[in-house]
Amino acid sequence: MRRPGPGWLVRAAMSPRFHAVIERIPGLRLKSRAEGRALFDVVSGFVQSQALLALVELRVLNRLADGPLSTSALALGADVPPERMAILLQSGAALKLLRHARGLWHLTPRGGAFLTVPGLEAMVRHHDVLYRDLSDPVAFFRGQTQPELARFWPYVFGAGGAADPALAARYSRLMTDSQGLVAADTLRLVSLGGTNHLMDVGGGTGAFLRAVAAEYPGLRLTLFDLPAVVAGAAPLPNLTVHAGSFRDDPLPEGADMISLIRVLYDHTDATVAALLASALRALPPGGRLLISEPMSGGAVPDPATDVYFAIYTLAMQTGRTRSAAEIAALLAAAGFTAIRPLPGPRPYVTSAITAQKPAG
Ligand SMILES: CC(C)=CCC/C(C)=C/CC/C(C)=C/C=C/C(C)=C/C=C/C=C(C)/C=C/C=C(C)/C=C/C=C(C)/C=C/CC(C)(C)O
Ligand SMILES: C[S@@+](CC[C@H](N)C(=O)[O-])C[C@H]1O[C@@H](n2cnc3c(N)ncnc32)[C@H](O)[C@@H]1O
Repeated sequence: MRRPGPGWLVRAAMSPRFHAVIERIPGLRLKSRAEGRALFDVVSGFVQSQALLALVELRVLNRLADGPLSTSALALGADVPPERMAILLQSGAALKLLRHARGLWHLTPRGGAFLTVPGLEAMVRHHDVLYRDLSDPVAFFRGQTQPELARFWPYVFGAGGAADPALAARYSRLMTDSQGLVAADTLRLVSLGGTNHLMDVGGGTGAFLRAVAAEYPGLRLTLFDLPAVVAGAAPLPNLTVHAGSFRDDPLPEGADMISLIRVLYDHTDATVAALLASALRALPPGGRLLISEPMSGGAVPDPATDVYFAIYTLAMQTGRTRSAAEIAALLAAAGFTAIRPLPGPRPYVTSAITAQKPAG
């Protein structure tokens, strides 16, 4: 059978003559320029990210948070030749993180927001690992590399992989710092009203439960995570801490709601299916499950989640950024009902799904 060719608009976009014609039509010229700009951002995105990493590592944004500085002062403090620092600062201005006025560099609102979003600076700093993993993207996608990122998250190799308290503390800090926005968006999407006892499985050192406790005082809370991780959990009123592995141990019973925040996308379908079955067993009839994590856009690909998180979780080796429909299918297969996808206001922060154990 003959393959159908591309549609007419794609064929036109592939014709240099069409490009020339569009350039001569004012309304369409704007469209073509916007498309060119968007294409250039895709081509050059990796340089933007590396310029940001240099600004972070050289503490340029942090130093400007205390007030404006000259190029030479910033160059001296960062041990970078002034003429090279001028180029980095100009790129930071183009990214709208800084601005130049009256001979001095100032932080912009975007630069200030960058420093203020909890965990964002630490996230950018750990991107050096992912960047190295993607240095040969062809070999990476062929599965011919051993990505370093998997070693940053040692639990992907099983609970025993995360027995080292120092390694667990390093990844738990990154997760705790970046939990603020995730908890805020999750609790905006899902009401815990009517819940008596929430168990957060894979809850790290309890950052999500602390956010829950602030909004729902009096709620009973259980934190379940690996022993090396919960060792770093701070005490909280009404909190029971349970050390264990959801891959090897049954989940404790007693909670009428279980949450899995940024947990499923670390694991294979087989591990997720077993975890959901275990959650179903631990819940009472009518008990609720809450899943919250960045999700693939599925039929409507999302530039944040289907590029960044999908490739990030692939580099972890066992992970997969699933769409809400894929998670819903795993939930239905495990026996959950009343499955409700709740698209997040910031898909790059999180989206949620709730489900219920059948009441009968
Ligand atoms: C005119 C007016 C009134 C306003 C104009 C706008 C203005 C002046 C704004 C400035 C002030 C302001 C309020 C800004 C707010 C900005 C915010 C809230 C920005 C938030 C940005 C969040 C970002 C970029 C989040 C990034 C998250 C990342 C990179 C997460 C990575 C997570 C990973 C790698 C997780 C890994 C977990 C694993 C291993 C996969 O399980
Ligand atoms: C990406 S972190 C998310 C932490 C937290 N829920 C958050 O959003 O900040 C995944 C968590 O799952 C935990 N985890 C991984 N494998 C586990 C297992 N087999 N049993 C229990 N917890 C596990 C990790 O220790 C880690 O705390």
